[in-house]
Amino acid sequence: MKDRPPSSYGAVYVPPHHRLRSVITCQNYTSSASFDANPKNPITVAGFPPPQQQQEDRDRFPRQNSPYISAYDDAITEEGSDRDFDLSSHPGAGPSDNIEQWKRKLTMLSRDKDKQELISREKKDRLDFDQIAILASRMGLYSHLYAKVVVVSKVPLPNYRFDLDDRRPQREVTLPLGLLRRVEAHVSEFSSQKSRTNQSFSDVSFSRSSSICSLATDDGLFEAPEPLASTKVVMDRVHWRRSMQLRDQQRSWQESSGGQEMLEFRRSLPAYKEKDAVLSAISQNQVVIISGETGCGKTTQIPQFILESEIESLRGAGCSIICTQPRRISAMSVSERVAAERGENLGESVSS
Ligand SMILES: Nc1ncnc2c1ncn2[C@@H]1O[C@H](COP(=O)(O)OP(=O)(O)OP(=O)(O)O)[C@@H](O)[C@H]1O
Repeated sequence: MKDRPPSSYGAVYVPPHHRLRSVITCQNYTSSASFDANPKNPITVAGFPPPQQQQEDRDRFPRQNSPYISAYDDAITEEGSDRDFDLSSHPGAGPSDNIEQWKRKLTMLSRDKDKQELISREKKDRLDFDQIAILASRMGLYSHLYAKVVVVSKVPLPNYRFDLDDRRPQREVTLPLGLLRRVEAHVSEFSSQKSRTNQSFSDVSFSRSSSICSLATDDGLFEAPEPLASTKVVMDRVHWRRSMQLRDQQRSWQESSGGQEMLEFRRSLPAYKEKDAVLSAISQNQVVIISGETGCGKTTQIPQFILESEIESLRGAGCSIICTQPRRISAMSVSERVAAERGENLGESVSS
């Protein structure tokens, strides 16, 4: 498993483009008019100072010089990128001026703890990117050229920035209606099972026996107005039996020679060495992000760790795991592989 990249956003690593989206809130802090008035300032700065400092900065800098500009005000940055802010269109400006300007901007960025990165859409910067990259690296900063956009950041940059992609592809997954319904049904079944299993087993046994008793006797209690309770008892019993069955099946596979052989293979995967840490992180957090080398076992092992642990704790019947893959064929291959690793046919506890 790889180390988590450095982040100033707490324990969980959040990709920089997501962080940006969450920090940029002041849409109207500058206007395109202010940008037009300042052709020497084509660099946008992501990150905002505290409100009081923003006010001081507004007082200190005329609007056109405000250093705090939303990277997401695309109307401003794009409008101003090539036409308005190309330094070569201003008398006396040359490549060295441009680098000098970058030097100043990067120094400001390094010193300002409230800002994380600079974004420039200026065409000229793209041509000079190598120089900018060298300069940034000397200053201990990271840089990246995203198509038309130069970004210099205090944290490592990803290879792709969704927020800076003008030809942004459709990256959301659109599920067909039928599949969406099935997923919703699974989720709602899971939610109702979860709320039932929250009740302790001893409580369940007690209510079951007492309810069964009421149903079996003929003393008028039969008419007690609790029809839902009896349904619940039946459901709980089915649930419990299924959980027991899953545990027995799992144990018998794990004890078989095929199961032992498979376990030996699984133990050789890097993910297996992190099994306890992964399960503990999952039990203590709502969201866990795991990264690891290709083939280390993220896809096939982690869902199994969770399922095996739930089955062993007799919660197998209430455990639903959805594993997504970008392609139908890889989804089918993963499900077949996981079923095989569990000594099952597809369609038992694993389906695609
Ligand atoms: N269909 C398969 N048949 C045989 N072995 C497989 C199969 N699928 C996966 N494996 C084995 O399981 C290991 C873990 O695969 P898995 O897909 O879980 O890795 P991963 O970390 O998710 O990789 P990636 O990042 O590429 O998705 C692989 O290294 C491979 O040895």
